[in-house]
Amino acid sequence: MACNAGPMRRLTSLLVLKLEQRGAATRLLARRRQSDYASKAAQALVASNTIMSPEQSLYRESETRNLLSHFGGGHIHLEKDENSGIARLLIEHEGKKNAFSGSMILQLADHVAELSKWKDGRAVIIRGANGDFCTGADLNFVQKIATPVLGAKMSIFMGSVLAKLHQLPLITVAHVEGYALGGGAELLSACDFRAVSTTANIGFVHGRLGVSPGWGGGTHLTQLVGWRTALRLMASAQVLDANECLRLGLADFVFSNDSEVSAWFEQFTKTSAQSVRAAKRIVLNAQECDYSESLNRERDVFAELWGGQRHLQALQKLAGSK
Ligand SMILES: CC[C@H](C(=O)O)C(=O)SCCNC(=O)CCNC(=O)[C@H](O)C(C)(C)COP(=O)(O)OP(=O)(O)OC[C@H]1O[C@@H](n2cnc3c(N)ncnc32)[C@H](O)[C@@H]1OP(=O)(O)O
Repeated sequence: MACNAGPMRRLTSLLVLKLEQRGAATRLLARRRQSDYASKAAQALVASNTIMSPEQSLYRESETRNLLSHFGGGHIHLEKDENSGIARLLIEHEGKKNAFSGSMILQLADHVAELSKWKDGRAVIIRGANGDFCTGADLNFVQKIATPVLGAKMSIFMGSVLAKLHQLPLITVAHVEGYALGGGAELLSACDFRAVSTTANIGFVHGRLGVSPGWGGGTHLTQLVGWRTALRLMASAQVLDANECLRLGLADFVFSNDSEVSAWFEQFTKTSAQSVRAAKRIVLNAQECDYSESLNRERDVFAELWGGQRHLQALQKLAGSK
């Protein structure tokens, strides 16, 4: 359980801010020709009191799901290996360098929900198809939801998906090749580890589009590289190669072929899945809770494993051989 409700509260504040811009969005929309679905959906959402009134429910997930479902293309595949406890997520959007469509965001949400319930999971590895990681949101989709209100809804939804990915009870690894730009850089920064290919080009390039990260990537980047470097990377929209990422702490490992990354990943298969999951819970608590609460939770995690079947078997094997 999370130590505080901070992330959701902040997302809600964002929507309240966007609601204050509703007047401007309405005027802007009124000036536009309403020729495609997105414009009509935007108009309907802006006009809808049930969504827009701050006194009423501010954010309805089902409505955002409905909106996103209208922007198709690409696929996110999930493959779970029950024996090893290792899952693979493959991001695939042909001809768009694996950029996220609305339906891909929904698929990622569903896969993350499934992984959160996977009791025997040890790790998930996220990779893009055909030599690129992900170039963020599909710009055609972005263009169609470029209103403050729709942007806030999309950002609340995807921000929450990436927060859940970050908080999964298993290790998350981004296997990064080729381009990882905008939202793609946000996705990799939500993971626990980043194995980065010598072919990689990673950039928080949102500034080039006149915006800033909105999927939690700015926060995760700051936690990874410190505030000064994060500020520089976001403000300059600089695109980094693998060695620069390693130097700054944005990469954990640099590889030039698949066998090197497999060998590096082996380190996470040496202990039981239970111990891996316990370690993940402990570090999440240390990040999210105050010191004494984190210590209490660490003891709870310990108590769940101590004296259990695996512990006793290991003791018998190790102590018995002495
Ligand atoms: C919240 C999300 C966040 C935001 O809006 O805040 C974002 O993620 S915005 C998106 C940020 N990403 C970008 O700005 C990347 C845009 N793409 C590029 O700069 C280039 O395509 C690049 C550098 C990735 C690759 O350049 P290269 O010359 O090697 O190839 P092409 O440009 O010809 O790309 C091939 C093909 O892919 C299409 N493409 C690439 N990225 C996207 C994207 N994000 N959305 C839609 N389509 C994308 C590109 O248009 C080409 O298509 P083609 O039909 O062949 O012209």
